[in-house]
Amino acid sequence: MKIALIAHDKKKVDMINFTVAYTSILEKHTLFATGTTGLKIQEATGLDVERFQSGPLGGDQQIGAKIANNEMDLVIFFRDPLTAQPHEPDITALMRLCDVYQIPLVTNLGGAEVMIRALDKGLFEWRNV
Ligand SMILES: O=C(CO)COP(=O)(O)O
Repeated sequence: MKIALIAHDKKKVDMINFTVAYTSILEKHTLFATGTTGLKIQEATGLDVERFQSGPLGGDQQIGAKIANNEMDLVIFFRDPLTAQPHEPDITALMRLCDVYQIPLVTNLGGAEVMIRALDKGLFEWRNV
């Protein structure tokens, strides 16, 4: 599956801990990330991650384009709900495209814990239908 990993600055530690804990599952998939998130994941886990621009510089929109082209199966996006983001419209647009194209989206660690287990159990096979 093609998975996008994104984390706002105050959620990057969560993302690193998550990807370290689940490296053995994530390494079986094709990973994408916004710029800084991807770099930190690569440094912490050694996972192969295709990196886009940093979020404020268009990274969310690049991932949105992948969704619009049916080239993304899951978005794990650890959002910071307590800090205003300069690129809020891009974030909203990315989440909107997930809804337009029925792409599973989780926006916090609790959702990601469930989703990664579902992924490992093969519950994403419907995406191949
Ligand atoms: O801002 C982001 C998502 O909206 C994340 O961007 P970075 O991974 O480059 O920090």
